[in-house]
Amino acid sequence: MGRGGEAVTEAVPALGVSGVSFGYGRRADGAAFAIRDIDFQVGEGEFTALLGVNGAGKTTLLAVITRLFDAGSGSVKVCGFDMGKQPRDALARMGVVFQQATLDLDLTVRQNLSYAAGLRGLAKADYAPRIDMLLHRFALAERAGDKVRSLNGGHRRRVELARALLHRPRLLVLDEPTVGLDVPSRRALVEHVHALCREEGVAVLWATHLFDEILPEDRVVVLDRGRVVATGSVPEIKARADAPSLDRAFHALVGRNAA
Ligand SMILES: Nc1ncnc2c1ncn2[C@@H]1O[C@H](COP(=O)(O)OP(=O)(O)OP(=O)(O)O)[C@@H](O)[C@H]1O
Repeated sequence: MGRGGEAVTEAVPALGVSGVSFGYGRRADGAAFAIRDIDFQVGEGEFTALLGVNGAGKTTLLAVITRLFDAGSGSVKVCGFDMGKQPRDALARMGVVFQQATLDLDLTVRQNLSYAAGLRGLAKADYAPRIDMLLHRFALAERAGDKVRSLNGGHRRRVELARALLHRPRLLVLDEPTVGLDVPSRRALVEHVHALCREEGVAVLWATHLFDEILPEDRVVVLDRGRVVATGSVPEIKARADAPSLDRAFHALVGRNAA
């Protein structure tokens, strides 16, 4: 109850990760878990960067969140739906851009998107205007009839982004989506995804090891050797490490240089 006695409804986070651990089997160095006791939330319309060096456990964590792997323990909830118990409801509210591109190079941009929409069970009357809207939003409309093979890396990434949004997810998960892109393409992708958060209230979890992809208004989850070592807004993370920049705060928190 609120202070005046009125009922207070807690906002359901777009993503809730609670007590999640996962291991690939005991390794030569004796470590049993790749990620351990992970807890954090991503609120509606929030951009959260999952920040960690190579090997910190970002891809493993995203694999558990997207249900490629079953969590060894703990729970993942998407808009309140438990990934273990209600996977269909949870997955219906999530869009994913994996690290490796998975477009068909010999289909056009529109064919790739139409095919994916059909697989999702969307009706053509619904998905055709949605595809037009997404192509426009990501400045791809003029390339709709071109084969993906003829697109540069940045444009291909934006087609994958559009594909991940066809079913109107409330949570978008991206695993180091700028790998291999040049600086202008990287910047454009970062801009497009932040605009999506601001303008459409889509929650974003963006895995990265690059500080310049994180804006001052973003939230950050710092992952180090499979554990969350800090979460909060950029100013909170800087204050916690008593550092003048996110870069310096990160190095202070993980106690070694980022890759
Ligand atoms: N298939 C696997 N089998 C065994 N160990 C693995 C496997 N995949 C990852 N690991 C180990 O789990 C740990 C976390 O790796 P993970 O790929 O999740 O990190 P990451 O932060 O995504 O790194 P990168 O940026 O290089 O992808 C590392 O120690 C890695 O060696």
